Amino acid sequence: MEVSGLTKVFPNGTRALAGVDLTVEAGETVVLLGANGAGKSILQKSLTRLVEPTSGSVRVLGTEVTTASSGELRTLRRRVGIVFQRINLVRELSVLTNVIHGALGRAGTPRNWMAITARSQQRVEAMEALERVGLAGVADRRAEQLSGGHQQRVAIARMLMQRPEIILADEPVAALDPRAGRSVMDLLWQIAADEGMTLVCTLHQLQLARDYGQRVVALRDGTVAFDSVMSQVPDSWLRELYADEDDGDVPAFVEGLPS
Ligand SMILES: Nc1ncnc2c1ncn2[C@@H]1O[C@H](COP(=O)(O)OP(=O)(O)OP(=O)(O)O)[C@@H](O)[C@H]1O
Repeated sequence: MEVSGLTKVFPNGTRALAGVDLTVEAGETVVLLGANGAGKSILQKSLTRLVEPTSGSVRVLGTEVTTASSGELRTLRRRVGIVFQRINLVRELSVLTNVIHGALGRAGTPRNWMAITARSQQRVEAMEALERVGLAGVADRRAEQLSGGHQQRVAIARMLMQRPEIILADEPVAALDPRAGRSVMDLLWQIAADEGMTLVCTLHQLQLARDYGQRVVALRDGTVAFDSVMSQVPDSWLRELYADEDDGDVPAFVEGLPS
């Protein structure tokens, strides 16, 4: 991924990105840090043009995203798996059916969707994806019956059905308790390592960033504040990243920063 001079100004005048330059090599794992409103989500969304950049260029998997046609964008989006904080499974459907839905992007037109969900090959693939996330045993349960951590694992299995080459995770563990969060992080990192996938993951928990973030990219006010190996980032940089401009206080949600 190559991002160069990327800016995003919303019609109301908010400058969400103010000239971001960032290169992520294939197979690299990157943790994105930054306070609320720093531009992390908008940057991630710009990578597949879910947000229309104001200026600058974005190149992902060989596609010039900023000038891509709608067909090129569709193809690119199929190659990029996204994991959200909000786990949007279809609650009343089975775990297996939810996972099979991950293949719909490969089906083309909605007319082919029924065929996709009925095809036994997709069911086998979905069971394999569920095995991958350790949940083959609950394939027949309704999604709503699972815990939040397990629902996020199902969402990851669904994303795997896309056969992505890049994973973008936007605070994937923010809604989970610490143990479930860690196990989802382990899973994401393991999948990325096994498949040689590129992984860009937004986090607010600094301890997780320390444990998983070989490379961390920090955003402040829509620009890259630092891009470094986490073990070499001094606490003072982190405090500066999150501190309130007026009183210097670091908000309570920033866990893992010594006072
Ligand atoms: N549709 C929109 N219209 C106007 N401003 C927006 C819009 N979407 C986002 N913004 C603003 O853009 C800035 C960057 O938002 P973004 O969601 O990328 O922040 P973030 O770093 O992901 O924050 P958080 O940690 O809270 O998720 C914020 O000031 C936000 O209010």
